[in-house]
Amino acid sequence: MEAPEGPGPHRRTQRALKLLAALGLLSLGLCAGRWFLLTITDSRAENDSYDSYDYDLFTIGGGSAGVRLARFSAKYGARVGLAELPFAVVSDKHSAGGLGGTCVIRGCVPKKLLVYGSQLHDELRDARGYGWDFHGRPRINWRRLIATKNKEVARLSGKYRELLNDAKVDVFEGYAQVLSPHMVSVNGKRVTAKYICVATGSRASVPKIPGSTLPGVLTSDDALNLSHLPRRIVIVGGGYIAMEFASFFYGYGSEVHLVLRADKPLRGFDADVRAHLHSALQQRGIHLHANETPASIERRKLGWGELIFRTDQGTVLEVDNVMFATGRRPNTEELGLEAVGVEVDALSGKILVDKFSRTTVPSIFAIGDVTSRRSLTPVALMEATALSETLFGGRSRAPTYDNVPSAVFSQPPVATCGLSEAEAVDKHGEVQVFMSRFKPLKHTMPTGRAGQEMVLIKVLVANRGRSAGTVVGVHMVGEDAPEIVQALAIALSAGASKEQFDQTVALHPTVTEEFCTLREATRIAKRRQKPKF
Ligand SMILES: Cc1cc2nc3c(=O)[nH]c(=O)nc-3n(C[C@H](O)[C@H](O)[C@H](O)COP(=O)(O)OP(=O)(O)OC[C@H]3O[C@@H](n4cnc5c(N)ncnc54)[C@H](O)[C@@H]3O)c2cc1C
Ligand SMILES: NC(=O)c1ccc[n+]([C@@H]2O[C@H](COP(=O)([O-])OP(=O)(O)OC[C@H]3O[C@@H](n4cnc5c(N)ncnc54)[C@H](O)[C@@H]3O)[C@@H](O)[C@H]2O)c1
Repeated sequence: MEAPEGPGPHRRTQRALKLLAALGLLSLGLCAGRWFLLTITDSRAENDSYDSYDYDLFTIGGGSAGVRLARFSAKYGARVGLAELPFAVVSDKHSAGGLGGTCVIRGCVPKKLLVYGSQLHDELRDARGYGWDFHGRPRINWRRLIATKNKEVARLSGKYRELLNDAKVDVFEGYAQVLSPHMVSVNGKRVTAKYICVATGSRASVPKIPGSTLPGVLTSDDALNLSHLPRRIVIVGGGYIAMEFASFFYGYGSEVHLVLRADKPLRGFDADVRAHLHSALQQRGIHLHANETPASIERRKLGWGELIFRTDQGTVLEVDNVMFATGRRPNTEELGLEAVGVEVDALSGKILVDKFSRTTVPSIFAIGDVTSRRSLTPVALMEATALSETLFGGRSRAPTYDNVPSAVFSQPPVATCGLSEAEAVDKHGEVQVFMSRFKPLKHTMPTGRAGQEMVLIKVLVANRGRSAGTVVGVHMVGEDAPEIVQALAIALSAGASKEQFDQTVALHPTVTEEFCTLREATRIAKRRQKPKF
């Protein structure tokens, strides 16, 4: 695809020519009367003057993707407007959002704060194993925790407003819709722009089963803002959010039941990682109900506010809350996209884009969770940076998705970069698998980490063709895995070989040194021959 046109060195000449053309059109329009004039205004052509629009760029959504795009485009000299809903901790499709978006207000940041807090309980137990004495049971003041966390996300959201103000981005507060390829409305006010970018993110999706709208049934938004710590909770789902929320609720002292429809959590992750996490969570004390699907929820008629949760397989659980972590739907409904010709995937509702994030309407772009790429904050930021450069930086750049690291902040946490064993075998035909399961030095003392103390590390090396010897995947389950794998992602991005891993001098005693000391392959994994008939 041709990179979208942006203001370049010939902008002044182009402007003069375009101004002349616009004047010609205008006088023609005056002669032809009001109807013709209106037609011209509504169908402004792609190559119209920048100055004939209110903005060079208008971004719908002020989350990770929208704020980054707006700020970076403004730095290139573009005139930028951005629409975002008013701030609230729990979002509402039409009336509540907040600058910073999901990651800052009801995703990565508050989740990680609650993860940190729940880990302290384990650390207090570890302390006893190291000789510390203290009396009484530690108790969590949940209300204080949530109030402090809410104060922090409100502060952060305010910082995002400051960043946009400093960049001279005009912020419109309200629900935006697309009216035409160059026009949006925010709360009824019409604004025109050379380019429009949809960065409206996604929201939790809950399966429609009997009882799924009862009070006490939660999404991740609600779970981050509960007034009481649930005594017993069912979490439905086997993905990132289910693992993370199950882990921190358990850490704070809830009885946790995880209901997942697969046999292991984290579909799409490396099989050894999935198996290791499954047994670690079980050993820790989380009740895993694998191969089960939610059937219904009802409120107990007698008794104190309990919910009765049933699965299709016959499990019945009495709990205070049921949380659905069953995936997310993009915020694309009611935006007016189809009416202007923006194609949306019929099944998932995600906006279809090309490699430059351009939709089926040339002046409209989409980035972040609203598209069908990976739903991670650093990916949304990468897409925004690339688009600002393409539109206004004079260089077309497509985001690249190789070696995107990701982590699940469960307890123990999981982190991964590159290919799983199945993907590596599929791509490279044959891989060397280096794997180690071990108890780190810290837990050779009698700490209280049932199920969390064993670490899994796995390194996959291509064994055939031009990539032979290159590390194509690293995986880890264990304390600090996300911090460790972030650093290893640099090596993978640089195309490091196993030999370079081996030649790196270890840092002792650490857990990470194991990545440099794996000498013997655990096995060679090969693509299965297709059966001959
Ligand atoms: C519980 C949870 C934990 C997560 N943890 C992590 C993590 O640890 N690491 C990680 O990388 N990713 C994590 N994610 C994913 C990450 O939050 C998203 O990938 C990221 O926020 C996507 O950014 P975005 O800008 O595309 O969308 P969003 O951040 O959702 O921003 C979209 C914005 O658009 C606004 N909006 C929507 N419609 C309109 C409209 N019509 N008019 C005006 N404004 C509108 C919304 O209010 C919202 O603020 C997590 C997500 C969740 C739900
Ligand atoms: N640490 C992180 O980086 C992080 C954390 C949280 C979320 N995220 C992002 O947010 C996205 C959304 O997270 P998520 O955990 O909601 O989604 P997910 O896609 O990771 O997991 C959804 C889970 O719900 C299950 N499911 C779906 N429909 C179901 C149904 N009807 N009944 C039973 N189970 C059902 C799926 O099998 C899957 O296990 C993630 O894909 C990820 O990209 C990232």
